[in-house]
Amino acid sequence: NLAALNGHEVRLWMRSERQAKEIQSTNINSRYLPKCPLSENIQAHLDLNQAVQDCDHLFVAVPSKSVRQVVEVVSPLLPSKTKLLSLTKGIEPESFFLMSQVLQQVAPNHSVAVISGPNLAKEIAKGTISASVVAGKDLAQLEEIKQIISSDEFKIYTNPDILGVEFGGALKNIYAIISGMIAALGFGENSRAMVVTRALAEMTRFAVKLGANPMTLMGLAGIGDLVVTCGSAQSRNYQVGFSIGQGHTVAQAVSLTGETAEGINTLKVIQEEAKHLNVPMPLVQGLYDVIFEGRDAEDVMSNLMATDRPEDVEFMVESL
Ligand SMILES: NC(=O)C1=CN([C@@H]2O[C@H](COP(=O)(O)OP(=O)(O)OC[C@H]3O[C@@H](n4cnc5c(N)ncnc54)[C@H](OP(=O)(O)O)[C@@H]3O)[C@@H](O)[C@H]2O)C=CC1
Ligand SMILES: O=C(CO)COP(=O)(O)O
Repeated sequence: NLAALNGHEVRLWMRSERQAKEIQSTNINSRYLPKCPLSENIQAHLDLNQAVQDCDHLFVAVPSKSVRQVVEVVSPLLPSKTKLLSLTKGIEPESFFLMSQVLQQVAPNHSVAVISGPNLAKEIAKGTISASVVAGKDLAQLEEIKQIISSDEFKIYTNPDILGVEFGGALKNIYAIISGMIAALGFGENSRAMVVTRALAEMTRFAVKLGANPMTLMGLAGIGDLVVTCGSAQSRNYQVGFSIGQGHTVAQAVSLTGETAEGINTLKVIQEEAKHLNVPMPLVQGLYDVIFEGRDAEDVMSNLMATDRPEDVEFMVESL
């Protein structure tokens, strides 16, 4: 919608004929963005071939579990000029690939970039001032993305560290579940602030182990997205955590949101990889024990208090 509002021709490929017809006739996507009139420059398409004909930029915005299957179908249909942008925040379990790595593997002859940050979709659709960070090797692509979606209400920053941007976007969903869960259990604002701070420490520790720059997690894709997702009931991951804190099962909690909550899948992948790499992540382990080992939700916080490292910060910048 940001691109369409900037005058670009946007084609939205959808599976649901009802949704496509609704957008074509009313410019409303009531299933996902109720009461948010969309630009008339958006055409909803059921036919993928039509949707990607002569396409300059392909924005991939499906849940991480569907990215590979969707891009495998669309890749052979793409013109050679098409550049790919991933909006998806997740990690592929089988390969431990980030979304940019899945896209690059499936569409090796196309430029790939990623976008992430504090981006609650409904607020962006309502024109609330927001910002995102884009990362990628093709600097011309990053500049084009800025031109396509920037506006007075939406600012794009750039960062060369794709790993840091993608790990920030994927991992923050785990901690949003914890934040919602402890809110339901009556923990206070101090506890939430502690979880957000220690979450940043764990995310950075893990991302650096995989080659990211620690300073990237101090940006929009790290602390920025942590703050909004851990602090907002608009977050689906926060909602899932809140429902779990109220005593619902994970399956009940996910169905109550009715939308994608990437954090459950990401939790499984990260808990396993952190153990394999020997990266201490007490919040991840605590939430894993609650969700997959049936431990009490309060154990997340007691696990943090008992096992977290003593240092407040670990990536001290040498005195400048
Ligand atoms: N929503 C937000 O605020 C933000 C979301 N993201 C990320 O965007 C990604 C997508 O999540 P989001 O859009 O929020 O999820 P939603 O659950 O809101 O919507 C998922 C969309 O993906 C479509 N979809 C799912 N599987 C397939 C498939 N196999 N083939 C084609 N279409 C498919 C769904 O179509 P259908 O309706 O037919 O099921 C639906 O349109 C996630 O990684 C999320 O973290 C990033 C920033 C903000
Ligand atoms: O990624 C998002 C905000 O940046 C959306 O968060 P949820 O997926 O938790 O709703």
